[in-house]
Amino acid sequence: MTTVSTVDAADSEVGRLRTVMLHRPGPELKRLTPRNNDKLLFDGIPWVGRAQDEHDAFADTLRGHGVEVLYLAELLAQTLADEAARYECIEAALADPRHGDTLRGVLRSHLGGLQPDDLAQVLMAGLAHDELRTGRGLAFELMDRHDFVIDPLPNLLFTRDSSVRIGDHVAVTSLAMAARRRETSLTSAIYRHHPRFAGGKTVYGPELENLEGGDVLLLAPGVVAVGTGERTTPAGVERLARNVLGAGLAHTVLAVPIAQDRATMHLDTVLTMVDEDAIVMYPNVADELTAVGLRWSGDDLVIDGEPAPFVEVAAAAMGIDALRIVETGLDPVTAEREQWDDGNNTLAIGPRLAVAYERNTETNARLEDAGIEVLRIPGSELGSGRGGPRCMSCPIRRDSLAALPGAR
Ligand SMILES: NC(=[NH2+])NCCC[C@H](N)C(=O)O
Repeated sequence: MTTVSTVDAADSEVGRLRTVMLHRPGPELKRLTPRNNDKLLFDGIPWVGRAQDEHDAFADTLRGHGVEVLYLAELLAQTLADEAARYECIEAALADPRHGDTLRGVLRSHLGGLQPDDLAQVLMAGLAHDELRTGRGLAFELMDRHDFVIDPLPNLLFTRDSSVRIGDHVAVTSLAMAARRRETSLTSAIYRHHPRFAGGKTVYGPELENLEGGDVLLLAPGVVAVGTGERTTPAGVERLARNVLGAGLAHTVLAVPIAQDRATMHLDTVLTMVDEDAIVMYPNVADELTAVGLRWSGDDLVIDGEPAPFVEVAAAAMGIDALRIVETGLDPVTAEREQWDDGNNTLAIGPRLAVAYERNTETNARLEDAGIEVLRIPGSELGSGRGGPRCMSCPIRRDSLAALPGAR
């Protein structure tokens, strides 16, 4: 049973999606060059106009199913009307050891003079060396002309990673890769200063141990799985578990070790939920994936048992007999290709209703065989950042799956 939500909250991956935050790819993607794309975590140089068209198709698909789409860029520009938010975001951009005092001073007055819309653009797209007409100082003079005085944030596209809703709280995460770290200064400012969110409850902050939203899966009301690998550290899982369990937002947090590999950078690259009791999962890791439960006892965190196969630990915590599994691809080679192209990275917008990249034909066919309706979107250009519909979306409000509080 689901309950229509009237507050910003989410207690599952599949409750009817009501509001989502997306980021339409913008000028920050035009900063990608063959010199910097690896450092900026893109596999190629996307055709930006086409990426925008693909993203618009994604947003239209969501709106067509009654989902309210909020855009990060608009929220940010509105947030930057607030003095405190401006100060925080500007100082975060200036906390770059490459600058030195002279350049930092120049930048502070340059950014301080910009209107909210323009400031938002610079904070997202960065500032190229030759765009800073007033630039001076040794650091500025000796900087490579191809370099950015303020680095662009092309991975803002993946709104999943920089914040995540857990119950009626929001976790602003602590991103692991240098190229992404500044993103959370923007999401943090939005949640704290935008009138739509101000006063909301938070359960994690960017100053804490590394944690990325792509690793966090709300398996069921009260059960949160957290991957730990290339991005989220074990200490990050422990901290989130402590905060989430301590605040009574869940009864169990599952720590799920994943390979420290680009192909499996987040838990949502190997599995996502498509129904209350079903996941789409990459079979080449299925056999090895384990989980260990964390619970709250008295006033402390306890490890509940030994690591055991993920699907078993998850089903037990969720209070169901078994998790139904739809496998990526058809054979190991197809599976590897479709996993890489984010075939697993579906966004459920309701039970048995998921958005997926059209290119993953075999995985999508399997999902349909399993009774999941697949809403296909193009992703030829969007995919070059290595993220699918789930990575590109941050649910703000979903209908609750819990019939009653503590039902499971
Ligand atoms: N939740 C996800 N799987 N996000 C994908 C993020 C991709 C991005 N280029 C990165 O490396 O960080």
